[in-house]
Amino acid sequence: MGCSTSALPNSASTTAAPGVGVGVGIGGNGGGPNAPLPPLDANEKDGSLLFCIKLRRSRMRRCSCGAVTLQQQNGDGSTGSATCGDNIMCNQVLLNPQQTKNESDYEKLSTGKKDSIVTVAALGNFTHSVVRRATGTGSTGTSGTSSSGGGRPGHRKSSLALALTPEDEPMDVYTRNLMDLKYPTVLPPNPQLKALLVFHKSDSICEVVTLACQRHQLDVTLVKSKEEALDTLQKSYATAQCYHLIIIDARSTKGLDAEHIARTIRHTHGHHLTTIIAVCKKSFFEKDDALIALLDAGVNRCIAETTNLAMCSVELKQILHSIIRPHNVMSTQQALYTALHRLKEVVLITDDLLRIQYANRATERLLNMRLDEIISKPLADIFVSDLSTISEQGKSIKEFDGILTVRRKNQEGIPMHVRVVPVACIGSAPTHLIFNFDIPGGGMDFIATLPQPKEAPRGSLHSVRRCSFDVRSIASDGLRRTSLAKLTSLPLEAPITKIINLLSQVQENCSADEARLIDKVLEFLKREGLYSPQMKEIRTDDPIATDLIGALLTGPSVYSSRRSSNDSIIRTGNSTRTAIVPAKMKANPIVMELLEESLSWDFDIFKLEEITDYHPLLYLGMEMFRRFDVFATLNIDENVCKAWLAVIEAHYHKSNTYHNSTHAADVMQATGAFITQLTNREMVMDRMDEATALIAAAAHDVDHPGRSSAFLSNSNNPLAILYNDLTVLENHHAAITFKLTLGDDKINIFKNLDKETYKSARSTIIDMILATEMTRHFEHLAKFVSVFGSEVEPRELVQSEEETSILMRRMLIKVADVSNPARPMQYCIEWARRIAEEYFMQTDEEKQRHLPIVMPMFDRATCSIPKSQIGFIEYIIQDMMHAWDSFIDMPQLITCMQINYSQWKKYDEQGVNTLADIMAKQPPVGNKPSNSK
Ligand SMILES: Nc1ncnc2c1ncn2[C@@H]1O[C@@H]2COP(=O)(O)O[C@H]2[C@H]1O
Repeated sequence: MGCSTSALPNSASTTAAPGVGVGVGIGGNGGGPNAPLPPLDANEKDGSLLFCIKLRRSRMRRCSCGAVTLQQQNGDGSTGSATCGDNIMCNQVLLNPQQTKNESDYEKLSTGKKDSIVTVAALGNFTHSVVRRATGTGSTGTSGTSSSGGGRPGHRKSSLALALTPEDEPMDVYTRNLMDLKYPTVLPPNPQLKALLVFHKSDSICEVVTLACQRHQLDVTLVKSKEEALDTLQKSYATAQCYHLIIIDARSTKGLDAEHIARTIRHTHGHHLTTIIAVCKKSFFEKDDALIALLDAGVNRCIAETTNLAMCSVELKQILHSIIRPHNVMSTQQALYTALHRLKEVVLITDDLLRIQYANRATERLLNMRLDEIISKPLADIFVSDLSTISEQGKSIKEFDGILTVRRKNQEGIPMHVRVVPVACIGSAPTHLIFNFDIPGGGMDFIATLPQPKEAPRGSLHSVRRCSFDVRSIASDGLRRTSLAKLTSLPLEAPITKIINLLSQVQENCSADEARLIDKVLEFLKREGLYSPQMKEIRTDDPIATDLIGALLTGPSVYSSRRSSNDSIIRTGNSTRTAIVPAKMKANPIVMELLEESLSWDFDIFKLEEITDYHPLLYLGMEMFRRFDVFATLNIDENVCKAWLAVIEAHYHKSNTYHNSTHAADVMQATGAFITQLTNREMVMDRMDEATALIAAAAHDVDHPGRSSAFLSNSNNPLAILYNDLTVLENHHAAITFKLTLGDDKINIFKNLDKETYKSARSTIIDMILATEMTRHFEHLAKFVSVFGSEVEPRELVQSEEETSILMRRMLIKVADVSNPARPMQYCIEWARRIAEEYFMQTDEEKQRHLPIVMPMFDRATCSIPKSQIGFIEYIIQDMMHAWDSFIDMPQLITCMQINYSQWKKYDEQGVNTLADIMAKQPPVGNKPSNSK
C-alpha cells in the first residue's frame, strides 16, 4: 500500500512554490512567498488589474486563496456559487458564459473589494473572461490571510502569474503566453500534479527527493516495492486519477529492480506519457550501460542521487519544464484529432509533395471514398483542376484561396471553394498543407445530398497512429478501425451486420417513437445466437482438404451415425500426475538465454522443448508470467505459479505428438507476442486480461488425449457422455484446469483473488478455452470481422464493451492456437509433421478398433501432407490471419504464412507427400517427441 506523505518528515513544508511563476504576462505575479506584486501594466486602469479566467464546465473550482468554490449550474444557465471563505476577497471567480452577462452575480461573490468583468474573449473553443481585479489594500494581495487557504500570511500564491509549467498554474486559471497564441494548442489539463516515489527504504536520498517534490507542490505518494507501486497505479487507474511523475530508486538492484519496474509501468495502459525518473548512484554515470538499460526500459531521465535539496529541486524543476509540461501538452492532441475528425467541414492535409496524409470524416463523404482509398494518394487523384499553382504557392509559404474542382469517386467533378494553408512543422519550409473546402450552399446538407460511400469505415488513417485506448474503448474510437478496412472485403460479413447497418440508417431519419422501437429490434439482433456463421462454401476437389476441414468444422452428429457397435471406451488423462518442478530452473543459463527471445515471433519452441527436457511450458510459462507481471496481478507467490505450471504441464500427454505441453507453450508464447503487439499499438489489455489470457493459453488443451472430440463421441468415451457430445474436449480442458487448480492450495493461483475478480477471471478463462473449438471457427471469425471491420461503431453491434473485449480475446487465443502455419517455415513444417502423425495415430486406432474413421484420408500410407496443409491454410487460416493482422498489425504473420503456403505448393508439385518424404527434405527440429507416456 502506498503511504501518504503526511507520514513523511517535513511534509508540512509544502505551501509555497519558491521562485516560480515569474510574472511576465497579464496580471503576472512573482509568486514566490515574498514576491512583490507586479507593477501595474498597460491594462490596468484606475487601480484595476486585468486577468484571465478560463471558463470550464467542472463544478468544483479552487480559488487562488486555496479554498474550493462550488459552482452549481442551474437549468437556466445561471450559476449559484458559494464564496470561498469568510469575507475574503477571492481573486478568481467561477463563471460560466451566461454568467459573464451578469456582473452583479460576480460582484456578489466578491465580498471584499469589487472586481468586475470587463470583457469576454474567445480563444479557439475556449471562452475566456477577462476580469478586472480590484487592487489596493485589502485586495487580493492579502487574500492569503485566510486560514482556509493554507498559505502563509501575506503570501499570495502564483495563481495570477503567467505560469511556466502546469504545476505553477492554479487550478482552472490559465493565461496564454505568446507561444500558445502563435502555435495554438489545447491547453493541457491542469490537475494537481501527483508523484509516485518508489524507494524501498526512506533514507536521506528518498527524503530529499520527497522534499523537492513538495517544494514544487507535487502531491507525493511513497511506496516501497514494485508490487505496491503497481498496485497503487492500478488503483489510481480505477479512480481515474493519474501519476504524472514516477521516481524510482535505481541505486541498487537489491531492493528494487528499477529497470523491470520502469518497463512494466511503461507497458501499463495509460502510462506512455507518464514521466519516469530513475535516481542512480553517481558512479553509474561513469559507465553508460546501466543507465542505457534504464532508459531503454522506458525511463525518461536518470538523475544522480544527492542529499542536497537545492540541487534536487533544480533537477526536478527542469524535469517539470522539459518533460512533464510537454507530455501534458502532447496528451491534449487526442482532443484536437477528435475535434478535427468530427468536424462538419471538410479538412484534408497533405505533405509537401501533395500526398494526402489526413482526411476527416467529412472528406470521405465529400469524395464518396473510403479512407484507405484516400490516404497516401496524390492530391491530383481527387482534383480535376490543375494543382501546380498550389504547390508553387506552398513552396513560397503562401496561402491559396480559390475555386477548384474535386473529383468524386465514379462521378463528374464538383467545383469547390478551397483554402490552402501551408504549415511548417519542422524548419521553415512548409511540410504540410491544410485544405479546407467550402461547400457550395454551405453546411453539411450539401454533402448529405451526395451519394455516400457504401462501405466507408468511419475512421481515418490515424487508426494507425498511436491512440490511447484499451480494448474496451475500442468501441469509442472510430479512428482505430481504419486499418481494419480490409476486413470488410473478407467474405465473412454476417448478414446480421448488414441488417443492423440498414436499421441504423433508418433510425437517423425517423420519429422518436419509431427510433425507440428500432432500438429494441437492434437489441434483439445483437444477441449472440443470431451470429450464425455464413460459412464459406468448401469448394475443393481435394479429398484430403475436405476430410480435414470437414472434421474440424463439423459437429459430432455426422459421426454418431457412423458409430460401430463394438466401440469401447478409452481412458482419458490421469488426473493424479505428479509434477516435477526442476529445482534449479533459474540457474540454467542456456534456457535463460533462449528465453530472452521469448516474445519474438521466430522463438524456437522446439529448442526450448529439448533443453528443458520436455518442460517447455514450465519455463516459458514462468517467463511469460514474469514479463506480464502475473504474480502481482494475481497477488500470488511465484512458487505457487511455478507449481501450477508444473502440474498443468504434467497433465499434458507426452505421448501426443502434437497436443503436448510444447503446443501449450507455443500457444502461450504466441499469446505473449500478441499481447505485446497490442501494447505497442496502445490497445492495451488490462493486467488481469493479460494474466487470464496467458493462463487460458497454458491450459487450453490440458489432458488432451491425442484424439479428436469426434473420436471420443464415436467411441463413447466418458467425456463425450459427460458433455453430451458437445464441445467435448474444450469443456474437459476448461473443467480440469479448474479442478486441478482449486483442488490443491499449493497450486491455487487464484486463491488471493476476491470473489468477484475470481468469478470474472474464471469466466474469461473458460470462454477463451471454449473459443478454441473449431466447429465455431467461422462464427467467431465472422463476428470478429463484423464488429471490428464494420463501418458501424462496434458498440452498436454488440451488447456491451465487455462483449467487444470478449470477441478480441477469443480471436487472440484462436489465432495463437492455430498459428503454426504462420510461423517461420522450419517450425511450420515440424508442426505439420506432428499434427499429421497424431491424426495418423487416430486413424490407426479407428481402424484397429473398427470405429468410424473420422478422417479417412489421414492414412499414413497415402496421405499427402502438403495437400492437407494447403487446404488448412486456404480454408481455415488465411482469412483469420488477414483479419488478425488487420487488427493487430503483425505483417510477419502474413509473410510467413505466404512463404509456407508457397513451399507446400512446391512440395505438392514435386510429389513430396508422405511424412518420410518431408523428413528427407526437412529434418525435424529439436528432439523428436517421445512416444511413451
Ligand atoms: N498445421 C495444421 N494442419 C492441420 N490441422 C491443424 C494444424 N494445426 C492445427 N490443426 C488443427 O486445428 C485444431 C485447433 O484446435 P485443436 O488444438 O484442438 O486441434 C487442432 C488441430 O486439429
